[in-house]
Amino acid sequence: MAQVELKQVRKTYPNGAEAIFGVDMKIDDGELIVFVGPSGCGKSTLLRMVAGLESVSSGEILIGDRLINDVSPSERDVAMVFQNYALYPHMSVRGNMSYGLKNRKMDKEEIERRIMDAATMLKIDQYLDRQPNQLSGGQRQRVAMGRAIVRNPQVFLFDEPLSNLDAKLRVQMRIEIKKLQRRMNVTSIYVTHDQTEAMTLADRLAVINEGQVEQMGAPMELYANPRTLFVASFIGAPQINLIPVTFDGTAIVNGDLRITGFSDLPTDTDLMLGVRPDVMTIDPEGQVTMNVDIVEQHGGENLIYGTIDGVTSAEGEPQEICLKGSQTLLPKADDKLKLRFDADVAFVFRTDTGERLK
Ligand SMILES: Nc1ncnc2c1ncn2[C@@H]1O[C@H](COP(=O)(O)OP(=O)(O)OP(=O)(O)O)[C@@H](O)[C@H]1O
Repeated sequence: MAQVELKQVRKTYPNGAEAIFGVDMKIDDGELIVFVGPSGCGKSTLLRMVAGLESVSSGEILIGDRLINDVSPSERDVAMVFQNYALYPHMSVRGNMSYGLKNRKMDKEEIERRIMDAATMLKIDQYLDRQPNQLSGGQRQRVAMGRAIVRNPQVFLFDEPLSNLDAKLRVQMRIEIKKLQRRMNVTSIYVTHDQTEAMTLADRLAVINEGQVEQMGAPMELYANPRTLFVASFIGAPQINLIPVTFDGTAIVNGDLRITGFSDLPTDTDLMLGVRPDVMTIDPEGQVTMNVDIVEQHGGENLIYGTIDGVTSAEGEPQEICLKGSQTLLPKADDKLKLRFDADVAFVFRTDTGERLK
């Protein structure tokens, strides 16, 4: 086990493309960190630099006390699980799991012991003599994890390992990865663009935006206390409602919407109000009227989608809004709901910089 540290890590690809701009990060021993961010933000590049599959342009990466910038991937004591499983198709499951260990000239009995331990843990012990093409996607992913586990590495690296699985299996495997990681207590970095996967798996999340860490923290900390508009809109499903507003000195306004209770906001710049779908209140005395379009019933809760009369979105259209309520909140299309927005549950961001002001 070991901690992983990144110090001012930068990456410029040979074609001149700059992908990572000075990342600093400390990952504790046994911690599961998830890199999350939109496509192209640099999360795979960062992971591949830790794995040794990409060179580091400048800065330092340490595993424990050891600087690994120039250490070959096989000497780093990390094991990576890929999205496409990367299994050897012509080898059995046992062959796939033992390959790396045999290369290290490990004792046969020790190899077999490790394979049986990992296979039992992953419930693939009955498939050890099958070829990968005789397995389902979920089983192949377990073999890929088994291959990583038998190496007994200091660090696990996961690159979108569940992307090729169907929705139900993804949830199941996500829970298993979390359990396994807890049980083995191996420092892990997990890359995904799926915010639900990120929220549910991570001890801490690193939200990455354009090659930089925008914010790092426990999932609920980022949800409740985002530092920027980017983090607020990336974390949380359904997405936070964002309404363009200005501050007139006493209230935040957009058409019929007028919320008091804010102070110290700038009056000379565009602002963005952020309200999570679960914190708006239906109230006959509410400030604005929502026209209901669609109600999605998710079982335990309902999501109500619609627009707000007299409030204009950034695109100049009626402002769209999503409201999360209990399963008993069941309006019909074209119903009208009065909504109340409270200052104490809303975020306010500068539109130009994305900085959170409230
Ligand atoms: N081999 C390469 N050569 C040049 N540019 C690259 C190379 N690989 C990635 N990039 C660029 O670096 C940036 C970061 O890419 P990266 O693959 O790390 O993003 P990502 O966040 O993992 O995206 P995704 O979720 O789509 O995989 C992108 O702009 C990408 O085009």
